[in-house]
Amino acid sequence: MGSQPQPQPHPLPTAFTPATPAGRDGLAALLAAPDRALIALDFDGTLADIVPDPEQSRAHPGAVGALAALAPRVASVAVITGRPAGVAVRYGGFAGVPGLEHLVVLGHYGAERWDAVSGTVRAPAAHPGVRAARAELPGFLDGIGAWRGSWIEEKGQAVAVHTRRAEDPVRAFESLRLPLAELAARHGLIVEPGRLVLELRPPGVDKGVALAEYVREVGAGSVLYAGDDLGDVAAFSTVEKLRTEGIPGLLVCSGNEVPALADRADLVVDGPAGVVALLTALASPPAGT
Ligand SMILES: O=P(O)(O)OC[C@H]1O[C@H](O[C@H]2O[C@H](CO)[C@@H](O)[C@H](O)[C@H]2O)[C@H](O)[C@@H](O)[C@@H]1O
Repeated sequence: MGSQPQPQPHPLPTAFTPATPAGRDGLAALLAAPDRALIALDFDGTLADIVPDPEQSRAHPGAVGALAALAPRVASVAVITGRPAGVAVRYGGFAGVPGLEHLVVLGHYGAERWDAVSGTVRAPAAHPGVRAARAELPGFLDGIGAWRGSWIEEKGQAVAVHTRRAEDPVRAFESLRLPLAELAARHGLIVEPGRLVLELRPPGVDKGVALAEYVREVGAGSVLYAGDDLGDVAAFSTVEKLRTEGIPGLLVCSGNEVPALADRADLVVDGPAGVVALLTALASPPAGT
């Protein structure tokens, strides 16, 4: 009797089996050649639980350890966030961690870059429209009768209006969409919508552009991207495009509060705790390797 090739047992817990063939190909490529894989992750909602006050946001307790265990096994680990890069590094606790000597944080949707090797942030010149919008915003919100509890987050290269603390956060958010789009356009800015936040920021870069450039820089042979919010949709699109160019990818959604992202994911995990569990599983070599 001829011996038939036996299916190999999946080395990860079944909870991490992607729902799509493309996702399974992406995961298989990552596991077959981890040293060619790029692991790219969003911060808020993906590596850090969502909290009402953005200044209180911190990486999930298991995140840094999981990243530090995984990073030496893969080509690169990058955090791609809407936060200023330095803020993500601080709130993440990413600096000076053994194992994360080559971590890169792309902040402000890719406009800024921090790397662990230099320990410094490279940032573009300030966009004059941000200063003008920042100056106008408090009076503007009063003028349009924004919901009580709406508040302004100062982000340096951008300025954001949050509604999570309003009595009806969703209605408060919706009521701001059009007026803030008009204000942003007047100052040459765009509105980046997120989870109960509308950010006014310079155009020209997004997480998809940032990810595509970083994949090229690293020469990655496969990509895992994990996110949770609308700002991550562009990165998902980049991974989908890379697949058509022969670079397998795995799209992971942290939670399913944002259906526009979750519906496109190959794998939906249980929030930052689920992301940490996935990273931990990827960092543990399957038996026999
Ligand atoms: O790209 P990200 O790393 O996901 O950053 C996107 C936004 O994250 C922050 O806001 C979100 O997290 C807050 C803290 O958990 C939460 O209070 C808020 O409702 C979320 O939208 C950050 O404050 C924003 O500036 C970022 O754009």
